[in-house]
Amino acid sequence: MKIYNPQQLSELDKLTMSIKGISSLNLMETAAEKATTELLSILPSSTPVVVLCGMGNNAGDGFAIARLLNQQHYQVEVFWLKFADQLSADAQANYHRLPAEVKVTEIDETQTNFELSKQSNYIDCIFGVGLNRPMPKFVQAIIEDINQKKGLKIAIDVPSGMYAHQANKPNDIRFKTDLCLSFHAPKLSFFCSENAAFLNDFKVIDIGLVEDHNFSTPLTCHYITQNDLLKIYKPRQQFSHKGSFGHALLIGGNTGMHGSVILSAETALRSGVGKLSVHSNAITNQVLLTRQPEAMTTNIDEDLSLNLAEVLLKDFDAIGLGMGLGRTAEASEIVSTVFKNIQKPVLLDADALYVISKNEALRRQISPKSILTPHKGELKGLIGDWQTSYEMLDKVKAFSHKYNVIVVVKEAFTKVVCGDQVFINTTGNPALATAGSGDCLAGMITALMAQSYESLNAAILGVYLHGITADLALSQESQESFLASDISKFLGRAFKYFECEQN
Ligand SMILES: NC(=O)C1=CN([C@@H]2O[C@H](COP(=O)(O)OP(=O)(O)OC[C@H]3O[C@@H](n4cnc5c(N)ncnc54)[C@H](OP(=O)(O)O)[C@@H]3O)[C@@H](O)[C@H]2O)[C@H](O)CC1
Ligand SMILES: [K+]
Repeated sequence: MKIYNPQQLSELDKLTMSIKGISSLNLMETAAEKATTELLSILPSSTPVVVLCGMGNNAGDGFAIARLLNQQHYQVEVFWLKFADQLSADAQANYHRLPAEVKVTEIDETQTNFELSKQSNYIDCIFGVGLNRPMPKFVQAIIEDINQKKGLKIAIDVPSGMYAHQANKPNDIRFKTDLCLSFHAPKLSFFCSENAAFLNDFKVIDIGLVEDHNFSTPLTCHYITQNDLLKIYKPRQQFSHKGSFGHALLIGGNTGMHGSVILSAETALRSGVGKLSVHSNAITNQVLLTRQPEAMTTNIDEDLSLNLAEVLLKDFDAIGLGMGLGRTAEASEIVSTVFKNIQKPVLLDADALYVISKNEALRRQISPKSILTPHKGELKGLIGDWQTSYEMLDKVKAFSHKYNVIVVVKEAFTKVVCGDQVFINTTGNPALATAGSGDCLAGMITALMAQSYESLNAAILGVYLHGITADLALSQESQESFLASDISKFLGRAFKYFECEQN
């Protein structure tokens, strides 16, 4: 699914109106009706509802929603925050359609004395995608006041105070939203960590806008859905054999971090790789083969670098490098040996990322379309620090362009960045914030690369499946008790998501 900026949404609006021959007021009515249908299932009819309206089309939605809720016998009051001289045309039309029973309290910067009833639920229609500068002070004060209240807080399209597609300042006031009903597509800001405290959940409301359009600025943001993945997922063919699913090599698991590459190996095997070799040391080999006899080992020495060049002569279909590799001179040598001997894309995780963050010459040797899977700390080593998620994304895009790599930014709503394109993952939960979780992801993506998934598709599919394992696990585990080793246990059920849809 695509994510649009306000300009692109307005282009879609206009195109929809011209293709379908409907007016903007009709479109607003559809939006309000669809939002109201959702609201009816969320808001108890016994509790009064306060609809906060501004001056633009978001307010137009609000006036229409107030009317529709009133028709459903809700006790509705409108708080009209008059921060401009004139309502937009469609907002005005809907203001005039308000029935007399809906009380309207007018508020502007000169008259902010108003009573909020003790028990109300709140619908925020002050600003939508049109917010383009800091809100007037009196609007901020009212939002701050309501943020302290107990009732349910639902935002229409975008929580007021949150820019849909640009960064907020850390102290900006934003409507503290339990649920945002967002038209057509989620907005990029919903996936930015600095907005997490202001948006608990969102739901996309389809208002029948057309999809395809040559936008004046190209689309760059996507929100990964199961449907998108069905186009990527490759079901197994009847006459396939283990050779059809590639031979992957994982390199890591040095002294003190033996478990990392073992976790990667388990998830790689459970992600369908045909054959798996692990290049590690004797202790790792012993534990690995006890837990996962399907894996093969390539080294018996303590030193991982000694016979590596020779091991790499074998034509592996994919290589995953860095999990528990250590931050020693030997680690640099190993990374350098892989880069010298392998022209295919590789997956770089953990200590391999540390090594390249310290060595520009090595960064320049990374094979095109390699995948980097940094967590925030590792990412800072690669791109430097940032103030906002938007700045971070810009820096990651520049890095991705410069080195021709795909960067998987691991966080809540993991982002897969390939040049200017950003793919946002929405599966997963804080259970995944546990030691070894990243090693598992690295193993999964390496296994998918070995099965001939293109790098970008392997990264997108990998992060999606990784998240689903944790979502599925919550039926049996708590977020606290979930372990990285549980990821491989739930991978079977995660893949079934695709099998069910294929049949
Ligand atoms: N396709 C859709 O998704 C549909 C969306 N609808 C709804 O319409 C809004 C967008 O409406 P819009 O009128 O463009 O914008 P807002 O209502 O968010 O804001 C109104 C205007 O306020 C001005 N503005 C912006 N920031 C400030 C500020 N800090 N202080 C004062 N005024 C401000 C700005 O105008 P300017 O000319 O002054 O810049 C805004 O235009 C969308 O979110 C949906 O809710 C339709 O109902 C259906 C289709
Ligand atoms: K809003």
